[in-house]
Amino acid sequence: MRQSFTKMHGLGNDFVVIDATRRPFVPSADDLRRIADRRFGVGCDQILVVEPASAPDIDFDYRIYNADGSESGQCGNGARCLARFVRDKKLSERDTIRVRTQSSVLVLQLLADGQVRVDMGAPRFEPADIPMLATQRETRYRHELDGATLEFGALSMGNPHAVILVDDLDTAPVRTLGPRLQTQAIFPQQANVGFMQIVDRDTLRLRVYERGAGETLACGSGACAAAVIARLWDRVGKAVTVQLPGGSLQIEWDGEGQPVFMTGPASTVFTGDLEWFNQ
Ligand SMILES: N[C@H](CCC[C@H](N)C(=O)O)C(=O)O
Repeated sequence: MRQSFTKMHGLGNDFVVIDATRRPFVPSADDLRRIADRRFGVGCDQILVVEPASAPDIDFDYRIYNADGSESGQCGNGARCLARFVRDKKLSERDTIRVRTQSSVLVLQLLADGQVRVDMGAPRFEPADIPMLATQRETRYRHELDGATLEFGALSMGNPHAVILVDDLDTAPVRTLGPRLQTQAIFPQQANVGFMQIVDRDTLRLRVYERGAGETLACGSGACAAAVIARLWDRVGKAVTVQLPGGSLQIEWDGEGQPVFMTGPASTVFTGDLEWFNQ
């Protein structure tokens, strides 16, 4: 039977969304890479799969696959699209739903203005939770790379993030330093690498070289990571506008042990069928 899909995006971070609530969707890594391929497939940064809940207090399970076929435990822009998807597909009438990923439980709230507010859970800073090879948690990590000492913040939002402060985002070495840092041995599961420029105490600019997808137009969990690191470095307050190439997200964080809230849009572009994929 053919597999239908819905093409969506969150600020240009784009997704192929699959409804697997009535029929399992079990793709191979090659299937995922083919779906994500912008020439031979549909084209997307991530594939999102909505599955039946695996626990009584959960509405749906939510699996996230990067364009390279790797699986992640978090996708913030994807979570907003998932909330929109389950409403439009009438899979749930609720305004607030709880979804579980490989690593996190998220609470998604559809707002009256069409935006979605996501409780992304609390950031985790212990090296073992990121995961990262470091002897202890640091507010600023220093790492020798290509003859220079790189300074960055690191945390998990349910997926690993490193955040580097730059003076000028437009000339930041996102596509060279991003993959170099991402693949260092200190990140045993790699990392999403964010480059942030502080505009003022309420505003950040951010570009993210994502694990498994490269530089994207927006990264929701990356925006959360940058806002948290900037707050820990006392450069911003608890409510921050994060300006990404694809648009802006509102991030709120009350401090250690507290969840990060992300608010932003979710858009549906088209629907279709995977002609070659029959299960
Ligand atoms: N590349 C990420 C997953 C997608 C995250 C991003 N698209 C977001 O909106 O959070 C990872 O491997 O952890």
